[in-house]
Amino acid sequence: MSSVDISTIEEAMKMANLDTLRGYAQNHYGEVQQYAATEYISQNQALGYQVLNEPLWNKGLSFTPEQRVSKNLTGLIPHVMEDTSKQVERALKMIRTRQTGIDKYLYLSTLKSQNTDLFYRLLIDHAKEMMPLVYTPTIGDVCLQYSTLYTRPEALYISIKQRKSIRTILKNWPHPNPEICVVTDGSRILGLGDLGVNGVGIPIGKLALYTAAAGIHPDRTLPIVLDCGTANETNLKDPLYLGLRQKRIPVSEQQEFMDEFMEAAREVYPGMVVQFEDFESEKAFNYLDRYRDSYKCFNDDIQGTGAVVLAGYIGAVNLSGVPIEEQRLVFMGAGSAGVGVAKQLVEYYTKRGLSEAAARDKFWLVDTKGLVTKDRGDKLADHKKYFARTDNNGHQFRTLEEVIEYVKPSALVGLTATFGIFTESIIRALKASVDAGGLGRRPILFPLSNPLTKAECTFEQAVNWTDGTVLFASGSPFSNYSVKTGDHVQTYYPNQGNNVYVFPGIGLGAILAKATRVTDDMIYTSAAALAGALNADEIHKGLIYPRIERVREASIIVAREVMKSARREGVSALPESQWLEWEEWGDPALTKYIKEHIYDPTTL
Ligand SMILES: NC(=O)C1=CN([C@@H]2O[C@H](COP(=O)(O)OP(=O)(O)OC[C@H]3O[C@@H](n4cnc5c(N)ncnc54)[C@H](O)[C@@H]3O)[C@@H](O)[C@H]2O)C=CC1
Ligand SMILES: CC(=O)C(=O)O
Ligand SMILES: [Mg+2]
Repeated sequence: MSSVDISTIEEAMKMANLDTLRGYAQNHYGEVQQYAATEYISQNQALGYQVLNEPLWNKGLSFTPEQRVSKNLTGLIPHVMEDTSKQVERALKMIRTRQTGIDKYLYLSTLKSQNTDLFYRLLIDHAKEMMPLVYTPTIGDVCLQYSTLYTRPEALYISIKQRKSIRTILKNWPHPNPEICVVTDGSRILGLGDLGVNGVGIPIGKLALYTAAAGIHPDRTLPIVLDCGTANETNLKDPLYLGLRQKRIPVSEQQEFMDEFMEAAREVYPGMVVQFEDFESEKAFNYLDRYRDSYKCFNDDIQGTGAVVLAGYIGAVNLSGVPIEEQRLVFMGAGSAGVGVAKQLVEYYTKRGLSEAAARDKFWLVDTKGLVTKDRGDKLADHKKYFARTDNNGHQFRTLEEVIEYVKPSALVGLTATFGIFTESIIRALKASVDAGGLGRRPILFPLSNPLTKAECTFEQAVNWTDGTVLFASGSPFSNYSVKTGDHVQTYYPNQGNNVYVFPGIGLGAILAKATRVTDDMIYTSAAALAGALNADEIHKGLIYPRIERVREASIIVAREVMKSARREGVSALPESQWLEWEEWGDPALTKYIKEHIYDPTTL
């Protein structure tokens, strides 16, 4: 019996002796059914406090009178019975009366550890308000103080000193068969630099979004931090720091550790997709190149960011009035995100018929030393070489002002982790270069660095310094901005250009397609799918991304298209008959399948 309807299991359980059934489940059921059967057995055997202390079983004040009796809960919770919305209302009241982002985060984190359904109901239904608390920008503050805020484990912590025990540690994770892992070594956390083990907040936050935005079951997510020491002196001096108290190990030594980790992860959890997150750029590029052909993995900062910015860029170009052929892009920042995004955009141009050389020619990348050129005289990092310019006639452009004056760009992208680097004169120069091309043209300005304290400019500045013409996206969320002239109020809407719009859908698509690899086409497809996911209201408002409240809808569209790409690419291990059925019935059938296979918090 390889495939059994859950309702059949439940029927069987009602009739059978539980011990007999446990053996039966282990011997006969497929992985998912076995998991469901184990859950069912546990839930039905657990009583009273055990139920309340297990976040996935705890239904807060929604337990029915019958459940309170059968699970020995009477008197352990207040007498009142409340539906989910009432409990959400209480949580919202608590969060809104907390003064700081960290206090709000801590409340949410406690809720997550006590009542999974309620936490995710809140996160999904109030995404605009809650996401900035569990993700950027608040998660940046949390990571900075993680060792002080620590109260309970939420991830796997694997240090270089435990490299002989990686398999044992992976097996110690309490939930069976994780489907998605987000792993960091903490070496470049958002734009905050090397935070060492404190960076674990990022995998935890990203995985909460995997559940909220793409419905991956919370028990199937695995956050991991690889502790390889840290270059962060503040952490090393902090008596409460939770990581190894040593300098970060050399890149070559970490390579061996990483090889061992990848090997062990595949052996212990063969079905798991691995998302690399916030590794400093040299390692980010190396690991992606090294593992992408033999493991199910992708790099969120290079590929996820590339895809999300491409999606926004497609929308922005349509609104800009500057024809695609005339677009010229300056990138401030040539790290993993800058180069990852520029490469994704090159692919877009080549798909539109440009030669690769002509496409690459549209990009001018700038780093701390100025325009990246072949003859700049310093040793360029490998990942920058592809974009090194040769059109500078021996002249080196040291400042962004000079580069803008020379290039006359239509778009300016910031991935530098440097607050305020897009000054008034820079933004006005961008606008002037766009205006020079003709009336009604609009500049594209994407200050994408995280968290907000690292944004290259604010939304208000971007609107004011472009006289309201800007097409804007930032990494962390800004509020709407309204300008009152006499009786007229003009409201401007910012966009959030953050990889959260694609990584949940890429991961979900790869999992559901049983993809053996994450291919370039799957990543490219995620961008195209996101670009097409705007609804009429969003288009009317001139947005270039769906509103964050619709991130779950968008992720399902992204996942569907990623699945189809996996099939086209020949990396889906799903049976052919399944694909033929979906091909016959089309997108609605595949969408239905996805919706049936994702976690939706129980609402009572
Ligand atoms: N919006 C989003 O979804 C994402 C945003 N990011 C953000 O992008 C930022 C950069 O990330 P990575 O590329 O991974 O970092 P990185 O450290 O690999 O690259 C930073 C780049 O900026 C350059 N840079 C730094 N300061 C500069 C300055 N003052 N002037 C000119 N260039 C300067 C560096 O030379 C380097 O090329 C971070 O703040 C990160 O949070 C990263 C991934 C996704
Ligand atoms: C969003 C993200 O992945 C970053 O800032 O690193
Ligand atoms: Mg990142």
